[in-house]
Amino acid sequence: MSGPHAVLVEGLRKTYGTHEAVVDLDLAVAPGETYGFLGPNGAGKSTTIGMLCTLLRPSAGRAEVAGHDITREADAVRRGIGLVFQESTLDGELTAEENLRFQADLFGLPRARARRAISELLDLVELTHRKDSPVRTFSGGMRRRLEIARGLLHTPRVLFLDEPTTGLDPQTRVSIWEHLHRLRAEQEITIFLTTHHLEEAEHCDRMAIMDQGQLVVEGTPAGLKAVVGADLVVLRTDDDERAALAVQDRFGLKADTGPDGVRLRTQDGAGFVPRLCAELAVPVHAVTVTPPTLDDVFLHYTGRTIREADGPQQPHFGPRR
Ligand SMILES: Nc1ncnc2c1ncn2[C@@H]1O[C@H](COP(=O)(O)OP(=O)(O)OP(=O)(O)O)[C@@H](O)[C@H]1O
Repeated sequence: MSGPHAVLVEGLRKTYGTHEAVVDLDLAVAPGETYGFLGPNGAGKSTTIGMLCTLLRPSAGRAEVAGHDITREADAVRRGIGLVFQESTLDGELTAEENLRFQADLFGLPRARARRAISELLDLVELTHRKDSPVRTFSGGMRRRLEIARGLLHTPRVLFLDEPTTGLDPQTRVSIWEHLHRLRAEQEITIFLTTHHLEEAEHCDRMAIMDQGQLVVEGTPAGLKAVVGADLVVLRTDDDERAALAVQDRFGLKADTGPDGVRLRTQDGAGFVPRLCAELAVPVHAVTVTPPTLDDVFLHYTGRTIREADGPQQPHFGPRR
């Protein structure tokens, strides 16, 4: 098993007792790609990352990361990857620069190279002006940016990000992604991330939906949405029940009523609305047209929305991250 892949996975499996956390996973990620795992809590995303980063031993199957086998060449894999965990592992009492220097020492980077890398990475994540502040004074977004910088210190070929923007406010999420896009523009690096945020998956070149330990479907965000196809049209009318029946009779489209009005799906929703309003015998007050989302894709393939699938938080066991 080899070839021009940043990550290549064959039949990877992890079982805890009788529980199958990851089931026969196959995937390939090309160098330079940003690849995302989208799935609800407990889908097996962190377990997969744990195996690919050599922190967890697979129960079966194999994988190569950055050109090395995760079981037989774990040290080489570790040298080739950067890893940013869900929870912060920075030392709050050290400054930003000291945190990076500490990591550089761990990797045994020569002094001059470390100094140059630290200065460039602080610039990349726009923290140069705060390099001498203790990390405990940083906001959540600044910490995450510093962790990303730390994950890049030894110039890894593959950067693993476990839920890179979880716990951050929407504005900070946008800023983290601006930094990741900038990173990709400046360096040939593969990014492998997990997320249960739909909007985060939109940033990926390719993504997979993971549910109950299995890879359900894989593709580009646009390609996956195109499979689901239809736009969602929601109408507010004088009489939603009558309007729903009229939509079915007149246009042969399935329509449901709900608290937000009459809902139907059709290709080219925007083009269809004028005809719909003109030919429907029920007065329409408001119309919204929404193109398919990744949640629609999730629903299409799993029968649940990602929020339903997320359910109550699962208990976490043992030293997982
Ligand atoms: N050490 C462990 N022992 C037993 N079961 C575990 C262990 N670690 C994870 N699991 C179980 O394996 C399944 C997959 O967990 P995993 O953390 O990989 O999911 P996830 O998709 O990353 O979810 P989250 O977003 O909540 O982290 C879950 O059912 C979880 O409870």
